Amino acid sequence: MRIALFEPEIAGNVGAILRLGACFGAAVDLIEPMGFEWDDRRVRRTAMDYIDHVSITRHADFDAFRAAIGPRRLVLFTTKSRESAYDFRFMADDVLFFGKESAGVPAAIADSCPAKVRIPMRPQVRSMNLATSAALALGEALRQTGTLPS
Ligand SMILES: C[S@@+](CC[C@H](N)C(=O)[O-])C[C@H]1O[C@@H](n2cnc3c(N)ncnc32)[C@H](O)[C@@H]1O
Repeated sequence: MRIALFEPEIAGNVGAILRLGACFGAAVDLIEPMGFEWDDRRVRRTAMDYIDHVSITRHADFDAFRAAIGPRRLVLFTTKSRESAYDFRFMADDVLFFGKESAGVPAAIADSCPAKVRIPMRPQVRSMNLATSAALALGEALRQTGTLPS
């Protein structure tokens, strides 16, 4: 299982997701440009030494990322989907794909994703924090595919 972040803007979110990837054995793809310098100390402050235990790939843009992941299925997490992530059937080599904090992903990129799912929330709120949604998504995808660490 991989986690991919489209043009993340907040260093602390990326650090938290790198730590998540380290804890669960999920590789992390970062699609540039990002809203901060890669050596921003806020990344390491949240990822800490877990950063040494996660596979990280940085991609120049979405097209480079798409070419690099090959035939793996891209599952976009978006509040705009009607399909619940809890009803969706994940596969062990899926790429769990998340949008940027301010705007998600552009419509053309969303349209190119073969699967789009949402994490159900109360109707009076807009969205979850990026790292929080990645944690819930990864936990469910690993649970379904029987690939949670023991
Ligand atoms: C802060 S949200 C972005 C909100 C942005 N205004 C939008 O319209 O997409 C950052 C990312 O977290 C993920 N996310 C947050 N809440 C989610 C939910 N309830 N279901 C699915 N994805 C969610 C999505 O990938 C989203 O692009």
